[in-house]
Amino acid sequence: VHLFTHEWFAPASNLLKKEPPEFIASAFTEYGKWMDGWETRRKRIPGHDWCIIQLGVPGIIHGLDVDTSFFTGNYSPSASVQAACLGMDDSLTLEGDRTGMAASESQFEAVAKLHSESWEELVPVTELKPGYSDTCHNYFPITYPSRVTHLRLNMYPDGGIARLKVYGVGHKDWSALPTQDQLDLVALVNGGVCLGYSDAHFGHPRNMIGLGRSANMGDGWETARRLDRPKNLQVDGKGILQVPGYEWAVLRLGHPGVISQIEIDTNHFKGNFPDSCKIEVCYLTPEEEGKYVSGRWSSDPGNKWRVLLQPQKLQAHHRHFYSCDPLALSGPVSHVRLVIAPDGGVSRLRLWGRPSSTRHTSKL
Ligand SMILES: NC(=O)NC(NC(N)=O)C(=O)[O-]
Repeated sequence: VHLFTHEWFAPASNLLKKEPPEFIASAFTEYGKWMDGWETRRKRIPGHDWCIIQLGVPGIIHGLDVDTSFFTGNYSPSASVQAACLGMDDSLTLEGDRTGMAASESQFEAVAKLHSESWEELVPVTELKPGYSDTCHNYFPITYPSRVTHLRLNMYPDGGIARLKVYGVGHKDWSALPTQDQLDLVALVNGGVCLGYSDAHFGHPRNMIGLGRSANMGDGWETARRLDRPKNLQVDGKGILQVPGYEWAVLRLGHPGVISQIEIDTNHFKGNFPDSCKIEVCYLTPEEEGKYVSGRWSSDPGNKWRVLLQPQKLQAHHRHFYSCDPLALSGPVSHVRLVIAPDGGVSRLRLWGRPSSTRHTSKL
């Protein structure tokens, strides 16, 4: 969501598009050359251009990519990025217009109240590289410990930027949650993160914890076909394929808790859904997690994993719901491992439960 901007040739909302930037040589608009990014006019008045972006998922930022793709004679020569953590009351839905003026006085006043010019600086004023294929990514590692809800992207003095990518881990304000509430403990918005996986050939497992239902097959976890599939397939008494190989993804919950409901959604995976799945869980301290991460999750030194969901036969393009017996496992869990056999795609994994009173933090 972009909240306030000066724009002319191309709107700031393009900064947030998921698709890679495009260049269409023949495309022109009434304002000038069509560009797939945010592009302001050549400034002839004092100041510089900036916009405010509300993060889709508030969280801890670990890196930024200011992508100038295709902006060559018109890229922004320098940029800086500032950050803030705003409460709900500060939410805005403002848009600028192409003349570089906010649409109304009240919008100007609302933006002025944010005092965004003095927000914390994540990236100081830095020269950018132009948008040729070998120079377009301007990456910035970020070390900033606080939760961020909004960014201010400044261009000096004007020009174009194709995309702003913000990398990090979702962070929920757990203090604001009524203790009895059930929520999806692994959701990206609640701080869930994918820590390891066996294969992500067509789609990364982190997609499974994204917002809402998946848009298409690309918005899910999809592995390659395993090459060790038997030449002639056999099933057991429950109709589950007997295969030697499987694929797995490990995720850390946003908060340790007791899981009571599971959803596995194979939305869009019709000829390539997994035959079966199971879920294992464990409780790991940050130190224990560190050992697993460095071992690439390939061994289980502490014999920690316990089965939360026994192997289940899956269906194509279907939401599968399972209830768990919270008493079957003693105590809260912090990590889950989704195992699919032999391979295939899962669009969403939802794990509803109640956060426990213990909280662990990790550097990842
Ligand atoms: N050819 C251009 O891209 N010109 C201008 N930009 C657009 N988008 O028309 C400019 O000079 O800033």
